[in-house]
Amino acid sequence: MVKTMGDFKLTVDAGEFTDSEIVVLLGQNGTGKTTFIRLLAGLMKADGDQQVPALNVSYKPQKISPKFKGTVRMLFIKKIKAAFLNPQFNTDVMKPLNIDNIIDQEVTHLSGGELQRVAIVLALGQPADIYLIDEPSAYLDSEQRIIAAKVIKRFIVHFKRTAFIVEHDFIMSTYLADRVVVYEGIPSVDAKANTPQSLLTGMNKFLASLQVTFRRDPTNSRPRINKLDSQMDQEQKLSGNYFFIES
Ligand SMILES: Nc1ncnc2c1ncn2[C@@H]1O[C@H](COP(=O)(O)OP(=O)(O)OP(=O)(O)O)[C@@H](O)[C@H]1O
Repeated sequence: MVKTMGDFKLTVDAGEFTDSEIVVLLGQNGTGKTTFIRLLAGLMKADGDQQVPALNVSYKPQKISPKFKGTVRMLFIKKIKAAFLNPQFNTDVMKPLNIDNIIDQEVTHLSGGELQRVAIVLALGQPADIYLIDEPSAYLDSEQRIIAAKVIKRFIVHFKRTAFIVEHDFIMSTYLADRVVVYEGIPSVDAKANTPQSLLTGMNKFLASLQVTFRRDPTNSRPRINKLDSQMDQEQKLSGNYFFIES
């Protein structure tokens, strides 16, 4: 499938996905991740005959503009009443995202991080087969990012749904991803979305394109970037292990 927008051309390789799966889109800025999400959401059409099949999706855009006049509670009742009143949804999604402390605030007065939490709740609260979540970690602090990642993962697995997520935070994307789509090519000009790959293969490909290697921090197991040209960096590059997951 191909999509041209102005001077930018995105080619998408065919691929398959399944339920209870999170596919993270990995690529540099301007390689077409948001464009692909919008194609999946049915918000734009591809060039020519090859199109995305009609999908039942819920979409959290990258840019959130609060226009709603009223409180967060009023917004949830208007948009996601069933989920808002569902005790399971409350326990699994709203409580961990600490919505309680902003529920009676005016939507237009929310901070960036508060708005992001509300946007995640809105996206997950809408019934759909596929959840398209563009940059859930933007404006969230490191603690909130981990909580948001856990909430999204648990929701997708529990309800046997599929998610496509654009995420620039490396720790968050490694935690979320069952598989990854790697974007290659020249940003803003000509890029390609590969077919979904395993986390390990995809991360290796992505990090090789950036010439960056990672190791596991032995104390907290989080991925840590290796110093450029350090012994580990050189060894890992030689063996092709830009990213590694120990069993
Ligand atoms: N309406 C448009 N008309 C022309 N070009 C556009 C339009 N929207 C986006 N583009 C271009 O398409 C390219 C891909 O944009 P896109 O937002 O999909 O990238 P991205 O990988 O999501 O980037 P980022 O990581 O920065 O969010 C960019 O070069 C952008 O300038």
